[in-house]
Amino acid sequence: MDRILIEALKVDTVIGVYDWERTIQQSLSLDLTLATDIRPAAATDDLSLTLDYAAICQRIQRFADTHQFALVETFAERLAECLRYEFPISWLRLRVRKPGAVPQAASVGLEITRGELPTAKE
Ligand SMILES: Nc1nc2c(c(=O)[nH]1)N=C([C@H](O)[C@@H](O)CO)CN2
Repeated sequence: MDRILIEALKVDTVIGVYDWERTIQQSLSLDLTLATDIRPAAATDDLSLTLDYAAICQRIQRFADTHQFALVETFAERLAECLRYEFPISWLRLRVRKPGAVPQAASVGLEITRGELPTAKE
């Protein structure tokens, strides 16, 4: 199965468990891998037959603008649900990093996978 990639997408949002974090915006860095069959779009050169990564990035920033979670876990789970509901994504892997949250670490975060990976047919 083919995969559309979005790497190191920076989004600003209100996120964190501490009181001081509820009053500021912080950046998250997202990596997404989205399973899809690119062949219909490649055969026709038609954007409507594939996942539009620009539209997905816009939707992610709008999601970040309109939600305020405590945990990166909640952000990731709810974003994955949102994207799978609004786009034809059968399987995705989402990494969410919160740079600067732990000064001794370059970043901390998590990775989730959701959905069924379609079986390859050549
Ligand atoms: N597993 C998690 N651990 C922590 C989180 C989180 O979202 N998931 N969040 C925090 C704080 O908000 C932290 O980022 C502030 O520096 C602590 N641990």
